[in-house]
Amino acid sequence: MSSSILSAAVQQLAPCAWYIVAGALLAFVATRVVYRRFFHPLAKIPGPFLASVTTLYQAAYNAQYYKKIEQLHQIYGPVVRINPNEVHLSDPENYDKIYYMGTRFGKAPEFYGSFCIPHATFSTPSNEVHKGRRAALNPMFSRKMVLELESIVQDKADKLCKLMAKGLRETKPVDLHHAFRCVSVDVISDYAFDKSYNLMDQPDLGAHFFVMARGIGPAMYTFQSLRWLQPLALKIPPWLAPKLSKPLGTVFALQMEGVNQIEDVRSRMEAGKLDTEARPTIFTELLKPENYPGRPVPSTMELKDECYSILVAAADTTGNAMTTAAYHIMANRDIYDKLRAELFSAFPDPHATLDFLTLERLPYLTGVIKEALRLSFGVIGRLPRVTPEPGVHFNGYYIPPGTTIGMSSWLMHRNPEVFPDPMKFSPERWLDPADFRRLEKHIVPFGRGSRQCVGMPLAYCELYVTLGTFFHRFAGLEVFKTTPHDLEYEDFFSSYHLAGRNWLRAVGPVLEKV
Ligand code: HEM
Repeated sequence: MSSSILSAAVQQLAPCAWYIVAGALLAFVATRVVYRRFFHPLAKIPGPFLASVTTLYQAAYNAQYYKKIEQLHQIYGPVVRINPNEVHLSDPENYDKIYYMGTRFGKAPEFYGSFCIPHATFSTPSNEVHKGRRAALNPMFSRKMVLELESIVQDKADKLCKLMAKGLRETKPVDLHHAFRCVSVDVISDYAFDKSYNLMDQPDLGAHFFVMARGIGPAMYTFQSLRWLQPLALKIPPWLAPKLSKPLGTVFALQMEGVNQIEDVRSRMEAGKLDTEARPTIFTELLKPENYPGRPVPSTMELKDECYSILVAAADTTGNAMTTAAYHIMANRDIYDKLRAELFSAFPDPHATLDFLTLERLPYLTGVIKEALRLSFGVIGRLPRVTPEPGVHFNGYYIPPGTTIGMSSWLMHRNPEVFPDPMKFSPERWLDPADFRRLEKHIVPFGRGSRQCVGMPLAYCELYVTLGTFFHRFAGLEVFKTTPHDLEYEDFFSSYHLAGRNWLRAVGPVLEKV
């Protein structure tokens, strides 16, 4: 009797309870929308209504948001609210006011946190903590160290040439898109662990590694839009993660990659199998107790984040710059001829080993590399920072402290007032020394200031030695079925060519001797 009264009461109450819950939710959402649009400290910053009230606006554009942001600037001007708590700037004069040495703008935690690597130098929000972590990395990436280890790069460039020559002999188009990425990963893995991944030796040119690196992108965007999901997702057992979500599985796979590599270096050091004096590597240095006076050596779980960020930071950025350069050289006879004439005037022997110090003094090759960096963009999307106290003024708008603010190379590098006909690959625009100095101020492929890319000296060495060696060896190469349309990017922080487009491939005449 009493249970039937109870169930009848529940049945009567249930619809009512649902109305209450739905009503409360609606009121919460409505209050939030009204607050964010009309009473939020950024309420006066122009921008689309939806972007001002929800991060789902960004989620709708995802990897193409960087292009949408450009349209928003055309509509709303140089200062645009692109997320409820985020502002984007387009005026190039503002770049050095955010990204400078000793900057007070820290990295935005909600953006960099989405990479799931809290212990990496790259994603550290606090500039103070970053300073210590960066100090440990700097010596391995100094120009001096890069020059000492230049032979690693020359070795990989030579392998690339052998791969190209084999393709020509077999009359098969050679997949330069992956081959250039292999150069970068094979160099950095050698540099990091004294054990190159040798992806260039694999028949698929390490496609699995690049698929893995690309797989992180969707996870990053999901965690940015649905922040509450990240801590829950990271608690999922690693064996279950790939079954539930491919991107999440990728995050775990890259983390395991880091753990395995660091454990391997640690055990080789303990077994005395690594001569860390004769041949220092990034992780032998990061594991040496003498580099942490009065502090414990970081654990494998902490260092795995550094490993993950270094492998991913090096692969696509450098690969994209080489692909961009090679495409435009092969697609433009005039550029190809001028480049080879300059290379042969510096290195008349067709089988010479090309050294970085000579190569970096060649003006035309330097113009080619600057254009490659400009039109591959480095990191194509924004680099979000947190506005410090007491806030700042940009183009007449007050940006309160705590606001996320950012700028992008996509806009900087295509500014027609600085780079007329901006999508034209023109090494010539860099040839006059006065023009060079003026343009140099406006390209930012490596970012600027305290958080500028630590790998920049190595990246330059790779670009000069690989592109110099490759085009010194090969005349008459042609692009195979790739068009500028194929070189467009989506922004997963690293820039990726769109799925389904043609990779850069090359064909050409057989070489007698390589
Ligand atoms: C053409 C090649 C490269 C480009 C265009 C490039 C671009 C960039 C950019 C724009 C940043 C700043 C990111 C930010 O502010 O959030 C960065 C940071 C970083 N890059 Fe690179 N990168 C390149 C090559 C490399 C290489 C070869 C490495 C090798 C390890 C590397 C390692 C890093 C690391 C560790 C950071 C974080 C630095 C810090 O926060 O102190 N990069 N890179």
